[in-house]
Amino acid sequence: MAPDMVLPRTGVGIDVHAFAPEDDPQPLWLGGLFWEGERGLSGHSDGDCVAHAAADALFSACGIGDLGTHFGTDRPEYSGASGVKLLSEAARIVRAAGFEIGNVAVQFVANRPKFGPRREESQRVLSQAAGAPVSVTATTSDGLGFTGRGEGISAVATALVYPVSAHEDHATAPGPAKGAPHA
Ligand SMILES: Nc1ccn([C@@H]2O[C@H](COP(=O)(O)O)[C@@H](O)[C@H]2O)c(=O)n1
Ligand SMILES: C[C@@]1(CO)OP(=O)(O)OP(=O)(O)OC[C@H]1O
Repeated sequence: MAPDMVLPRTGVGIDVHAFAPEDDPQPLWLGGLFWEGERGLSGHSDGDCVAHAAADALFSACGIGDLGTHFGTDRPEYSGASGVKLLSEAARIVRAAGFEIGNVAVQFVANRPKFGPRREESQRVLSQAAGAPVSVTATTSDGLGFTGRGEGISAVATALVYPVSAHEDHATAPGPAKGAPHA
């Protein structure tokens, strides 16, 4: 790789949460939204695996650890924390580490909730939290596995970040004059 080449960095994040037991029902928070009448997920936080996967992908892209590194379950301040709060905090940490966010893409696997009608709303809430475009898609697993049996929800995310200082150096550094001979 050329030493002065500035490359964006990609990251990946996966999160899985089980549905809360029937004797300890929880509200469902997913994709930054509250889902009235839907069975909720268990977790130390609100269990929003879409927001968690997005945050994990951001940390992964920067190479600064993962969700547990920054918001471990040993941290009482994150007990019951909303996914939106964790994602906005992750974006703040990413920027403090010298990166800007290109975009985040998340897909979750579940029979329910039916996501399509609220996709725009979810994307708006999560994009605002990240300060960058977050897209969300959904799929079922055709009845297979733990998501097919309705035991929980899984989400996978990718993120793209780029180092800000290096990017700005390139944007502002005087380049070779047009037509100048190559060294
Ligand atoms: N929880 C979900 C799951 C799926 N969708 C939408 O349905 C489409 C078809 O899903 P398949 O798993 O049968 O391929 C999928 O592409 C989503 O648009 C949804 O809205 N909510
Ligand atoms: C988010 C944290 C912290 O509250 O707890 P959970 O809600 O259990 O979520 P998980 O995806 O298991 O990630 C670990 C923790 O960082």
